[in-house]
Amino acid sequence: SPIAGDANCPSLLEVGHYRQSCPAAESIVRATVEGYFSRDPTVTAPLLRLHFHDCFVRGCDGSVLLNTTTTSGPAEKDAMPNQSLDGFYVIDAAKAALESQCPGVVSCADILALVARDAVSLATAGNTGGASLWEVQTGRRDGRVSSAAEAVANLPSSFADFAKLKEQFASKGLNVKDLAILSGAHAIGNSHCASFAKRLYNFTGNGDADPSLDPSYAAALRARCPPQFDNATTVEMVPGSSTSFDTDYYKLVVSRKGLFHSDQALLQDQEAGALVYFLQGSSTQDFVQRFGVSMVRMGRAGVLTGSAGEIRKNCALVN
Ligand code: HEM
Ligand SMILES: [Ca+2]
Repeated sequence: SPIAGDANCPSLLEVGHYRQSCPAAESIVRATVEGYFSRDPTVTAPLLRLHFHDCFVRGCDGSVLLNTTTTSGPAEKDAMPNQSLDGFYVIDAAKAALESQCPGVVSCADILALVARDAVSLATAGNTGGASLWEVQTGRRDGRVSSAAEAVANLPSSFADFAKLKEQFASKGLNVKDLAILSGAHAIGNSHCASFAKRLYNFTGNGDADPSLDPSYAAALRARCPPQFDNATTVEMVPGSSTSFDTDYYKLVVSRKGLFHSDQALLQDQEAGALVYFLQGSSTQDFVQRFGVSMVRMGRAGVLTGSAGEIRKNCALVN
């Protein structure tokens, strides 16, 4: 049976939680994201990733936004897999605009969920005007704890096999379908060489390449990321199309050109593999409709509601 904070328990969050307390909340967030997106469409990918990294560690409670302090110990932000997170300035700008309109009302955890929806809506191929593609449930409250060690333990590794990914998603109340659909987020954005270089040079420790990677694509990636790669070098998830949210990711996975072992690992499972093949032939519209459903499910993971937690004044600091 569903438990509070489980992705399968729909009762605690609601669409339009701020309808009375801050009627402009969603339009303020939307205007903030639009402002940044119109100047730089690459902003969508880090914003989407922030919500994912929040929800997988202590649930969607804004823990990813907290700074390390002298008393807290290293926060999530300072964990290795979070060194490449970006877009915090957009969350802070939305929070500042919300605080001036309705002080102390809108949680940082909800801002992450709304920003992810708005950023993806603006980046979705064919979605003229960036109309909102799904309704976001709100009413999350902000946590007071952020631990780098918990981030390392809970965030999936790009070298993971299917069984491990399935287990980590299940622990957040997400099923194989959610895993396959949410992985489609890798239609946008970039990756540092370190997140996949082992696939190119030393996959099992014998100087071999990952057999699940297309050999000609591996060669192209080796040219971008030589053995002594520069830590700042990044590669597009989808070559030439990394700001367009669409089904290209699935086309790459089918052709063994997924950037991460974890992308290619979807084909290790019958159910996930069938979905990958289905989605690569689907319309963007069909894919984003499904993506929205799984995002809402992810957004319920481990949430704090009611009087739990707090509404932070500054997203980087507990009150
Ligand atoms: C299935 C397990 C997943 C793994 C192992 C994984 C791993 C990674 C890694 C290693 C990177 C590149 C980091 C870097 O080197 O710069 C990345 C980027 C990204 N991930 Fe994932 N990810 C997963 C699922 C997801 C999900 C569920 C979402 C969102 C719903 C997501 C959204 C993104 C985005 C948008 C980027 C690009 C970020 C940017 O360009 O700044 N990922 N992911
Ligand atoms: Ca969190």
